[in-house]
Amino acid sequence: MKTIDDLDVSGRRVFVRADLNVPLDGGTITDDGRIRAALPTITRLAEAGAKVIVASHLGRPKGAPDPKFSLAPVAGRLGELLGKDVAFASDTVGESAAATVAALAGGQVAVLENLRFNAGETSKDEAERGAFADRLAALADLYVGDGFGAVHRRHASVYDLPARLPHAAGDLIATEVGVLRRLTDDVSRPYAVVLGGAKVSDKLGVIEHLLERADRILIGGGMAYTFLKAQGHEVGSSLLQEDQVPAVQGYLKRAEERGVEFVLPVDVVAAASFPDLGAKTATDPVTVAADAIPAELMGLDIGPRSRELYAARLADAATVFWNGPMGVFEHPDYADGTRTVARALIDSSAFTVVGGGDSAAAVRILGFDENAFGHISTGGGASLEYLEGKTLPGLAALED
Ligand SMILES: Nc1ncnc2c1ncn2[C@@H]1O[C@H](COP(=O)(O)OP(=O)(O)O)[C@@H](O)[C@H]1O
Ligand SMILES: O=C(OP(=O)(O)O)[C@H](O)COP(=O)(O)O
Repeated sequence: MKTIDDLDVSGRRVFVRADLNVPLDGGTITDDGRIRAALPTITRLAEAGAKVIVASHLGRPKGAPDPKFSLAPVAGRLGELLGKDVAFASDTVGESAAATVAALAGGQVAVLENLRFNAGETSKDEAERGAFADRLAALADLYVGDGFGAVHRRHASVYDLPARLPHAAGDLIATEVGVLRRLTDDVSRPYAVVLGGAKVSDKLGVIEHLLERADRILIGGGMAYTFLKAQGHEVGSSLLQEDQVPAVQGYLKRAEERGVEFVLPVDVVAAASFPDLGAKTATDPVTVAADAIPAELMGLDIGPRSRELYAARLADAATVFWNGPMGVFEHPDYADGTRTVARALIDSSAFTVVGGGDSAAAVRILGFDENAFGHISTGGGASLEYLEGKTLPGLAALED
């Protein structure tokens, strides 16, 4: 893979595909970790005299502009962190983008509006994606792939665009791949993997691979309820991937055959409805046994007995990979599970890797020192698929 050093960037338009998909509360960025992670590449290119065009997705808009997912606040924060003006284009490939890029001088930085405001970005249709990639390519002379959190997506800006421009990997991708490679070689054991979060259907598949690698798999967050259902328990109105229940039953059986330990919640903190994450007003949570979740309740965090159990199963691990919060940590009533796992990782002597936009944000928002972990990866799904040994479209596209 080429690096930025292999490109002659001075005076040239360089398209940087970053992952600036940060958590927002209204228009306020609640954690800017992914923006800070993008700084080394952007700074280096600007200092080398490039006209830097930064592009990213934010959230999952449906292929059309949606002000909720505008990158405008991100451009503002990037400017503050860089300590200089950052231009913002109010579209991605339209008149504003063309004019904004045309006005850039060497060393200046612009941010384009959300790539996913365009249906071509995420289209499964190669021709539609290609047509959008052609329009992106017209904006730039060179391409730098640096959005590690999105390299598992076969999207136009990640996969199709680098085929159209001379390209290289940015500094973040180089760092991430360097650290994660350590977990694909001989890992120190016991190797524990903690999985939670809300992108359940995306991430359940990696368990098949983890069963061949990990010694313990701890399941929390929204992921837990598909497991509880697979064990025959009712899960009320909790997040559930019903169509995956048979697959999960297969994972549980395979784990038993291979001597891999699954650690599932024994109790959960539940409520009648999903909490208001903006207002954060107090809710009415109840703790219930994991095998007795009432029909009208949804599980929103792992319970106190589960927290103790999870901390104990992490205490003597030698390697831990964690993706996905244990509960809806954004609300104080449902943050204790995530807090406990973060604390357990810090207290263990294991090599610890935390991956994922929300997981990394949770660690910082809950007040933990990010330097207390071995590595905080900007990618959750991306790092899981990397560990699986899969060819990641956004990395393959950067190869020569
Ligand atoms: N029990 C639950 N029900 C619904 N959502 C949950 C639950 N537990 C955690 N979450 C949510 O999961 C989200 C993070 O999931 P995900 O995007 O998969 O993680 P990451 O970004 O770290 O990969 C958080 O916003 C959190 O509120
Ligand atoms: O947040 C992200 O992934 P993650 O939640 O797995 O860390 C990336 O920005 C990818 O976003 P996507 O899962 O909407 O493609």
